[in-house]
Amino acid sequence: MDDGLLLNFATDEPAPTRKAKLSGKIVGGSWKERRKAQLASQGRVGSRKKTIDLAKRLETTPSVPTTEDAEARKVRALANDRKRGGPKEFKGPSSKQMRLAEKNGETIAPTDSYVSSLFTSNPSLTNEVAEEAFTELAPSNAPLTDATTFEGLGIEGQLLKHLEALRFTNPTKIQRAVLPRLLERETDLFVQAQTGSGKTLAFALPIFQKLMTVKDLDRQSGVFALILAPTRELATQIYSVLETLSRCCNRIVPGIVIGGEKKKSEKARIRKGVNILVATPGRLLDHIENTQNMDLANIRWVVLDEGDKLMELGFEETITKILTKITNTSAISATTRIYPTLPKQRINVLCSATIKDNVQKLGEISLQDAEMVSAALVGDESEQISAPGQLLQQILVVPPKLRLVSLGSVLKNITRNENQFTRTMVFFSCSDSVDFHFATFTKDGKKLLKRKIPEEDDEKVTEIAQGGDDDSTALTAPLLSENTYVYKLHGSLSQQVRTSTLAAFTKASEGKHTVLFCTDVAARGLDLPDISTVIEYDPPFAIEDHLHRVGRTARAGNNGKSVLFLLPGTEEQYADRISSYHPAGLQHISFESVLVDGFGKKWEVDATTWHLNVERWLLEDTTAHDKAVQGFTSHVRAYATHLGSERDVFNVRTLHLGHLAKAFGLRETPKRLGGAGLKKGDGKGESKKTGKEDARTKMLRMAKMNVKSASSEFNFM
Ligand SMILES: Nc1ncnc2c1ncn2[C@@H]1O[C@H](COP(=O)(O)OP(=O)(O)OP(=O)(O)O)[C@@H](O)[C@H]1O
Repeated sequence: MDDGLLLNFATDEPAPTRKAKLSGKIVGGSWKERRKAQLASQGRVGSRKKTIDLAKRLETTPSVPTTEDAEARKVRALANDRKRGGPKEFKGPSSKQMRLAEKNGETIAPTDSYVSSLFTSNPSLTNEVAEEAFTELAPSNAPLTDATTFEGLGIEGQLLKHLEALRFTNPTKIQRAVLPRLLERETDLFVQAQTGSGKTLAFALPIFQKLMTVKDLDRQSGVFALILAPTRELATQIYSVLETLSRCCNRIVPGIVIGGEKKKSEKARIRKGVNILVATPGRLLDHIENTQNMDLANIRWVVLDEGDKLMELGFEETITKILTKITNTSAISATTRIYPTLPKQRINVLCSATIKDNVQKLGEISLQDAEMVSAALVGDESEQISAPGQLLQQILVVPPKLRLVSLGSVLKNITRNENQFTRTMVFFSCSDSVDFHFATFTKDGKKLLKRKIPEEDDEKVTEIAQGGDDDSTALTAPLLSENTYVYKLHGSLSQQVRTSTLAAFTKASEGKHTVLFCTDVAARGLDLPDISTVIEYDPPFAIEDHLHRVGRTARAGNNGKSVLFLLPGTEEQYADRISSYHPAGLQHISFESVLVDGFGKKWEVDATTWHLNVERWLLEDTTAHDKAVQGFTSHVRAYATHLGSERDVFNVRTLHLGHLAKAFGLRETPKRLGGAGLKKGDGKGESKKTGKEDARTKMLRMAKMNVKSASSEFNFM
């Protein structure tokens, strides 16, 4: 593929004619390569350019082209381009060629002689869109400004005072709808509401309010409420809200079991006693089946948060088992006299952004005569859950080759201001892509200082080092600014690292810009403070995922902006798909204007230099090169997991792999695309089946296999 770089060899030696035989003995390389070079040197196969590349690699002593010849070649190429309707590019030596040359002690042309062709042969945009289609709307998830108060909704005493102290003065719409229903009517609820609208307090406040009425209740009284969440991060988030609430009544003890830490310490926590338990389903079932003292007889409330994700991750069977166990061991009727103020039957609450088939099924499993508390019920016009009204949603259509520089440009622009500091999240489709982009943006970055963060049970304080050289999950980003720290988060990191990274990102002090590179593991439920921008660098796998990702900003009435990167062509239609979910409309921005914002007046030159530096680094650093290959490969495989119903928009077959590879700093499409073929860290990625299958076919085969195995790695964890 000729999508790489313009190669300008400038030497004094005479140029060979097309059929000129290459002189010199061919040594080095495999027999196939020597044979190819020999045939090529006789003008029997391949192009003249290939001949020269091969000859150079294999220690021949060929004549090399002069500058004049290179110029003539350029003119010829341009003439051909005009015939074909676009400029043709020459590519420089491949990374493999560079490595082979290095191994053989050769020098291929100095890197400075490359001129990138980042801005040529790019596809044009198919949709002509108006730049401005956004109308600013009032915040839709903000606390109410009418006369509604928490007190009026049934919150009283210490809890009410505590809320005031925490500066929660007015409830949100969803809280106004949920609180009285849980406090007075004791009915099962299906709750559907916008991101950042305060659902956690909506279900947590009634539980606390009721438990606080039981005088003798303490941690030994048993578990009264169970909250299930699909991810450890979300469970931790809910737990921290419960912890904050429990400060006004410390005899009510929240606890958490989510795995990722020693089961022994979780068991010890359960043994000590917990009244409100937050858990991920798998780990909880494990404890139910294997931990003594797991007393579920008193459970009065079961909350299933992010129901659609619980089902998507395949927790149906696990949840069914948990609920069956709770029902079978329930002693509610026997303890009603002891706890007269608590519900006389179990109350179940299912929160979900959508009411898709699988959520309805979860509703059938978990709810009885449930009342629906939906967007419509809380005063919105349609039943469809939308993004917050105040969110500024931008659409950025970028040709594949320009994706990396465009991301760099958006981030440069965000992190430029030295007076106003920002917190940004960037979503990628898979862990490997997060790793590559983190490595790229933090190249030569400095480590964060060690910081103390409280452990989950808040009893110990542990010193967490922010990674070693290869394991760092937070570094400065010299490619952006010295004042910018980039963090990474994905499901392939250990739970301890995930927890400490999130804590560090959340608590990062004033005076620096922070950027979190993450997978969808951070899309749901996380209430990270003051996220000003969410960037969807890779498109979401479903519209709900999009709403959850962008919902990390514009929370509780605050402003926020999100940028969705799309490729020219079929992906551009995705803007139409999501437009009805954005009541304020979409703002289309051009990649040229983004590049001007990030790189300034000489944007083409500076963006090219910026990108060339990445490419050169990958040529020099085998580990980084492997990360790029791995990131690219996983990215394409993840792309193939887009829903069948969205195949017309996100079809892996329409991807221009070579151009996409360029956005991973690679000068050519990696040839060995199978996961098995690429041994991490060996720099070779040698496949046993070399040569037979072309790169594209193999990529598509791997992608197909990936779809079949329905791996969750690329979607979520
Ligand atoms: N009544 C309120 N007044 C002010 N802020 C509130 C109020 N209720 C909740 N919040 C704040 O709003 C933010 C979002 O709340 P929460 O995390 O519960 O949202 P959510 O609806 O669960 O969102 P998501 O669907 O994204 O998980 C939190 O920072 C929370 O402290």
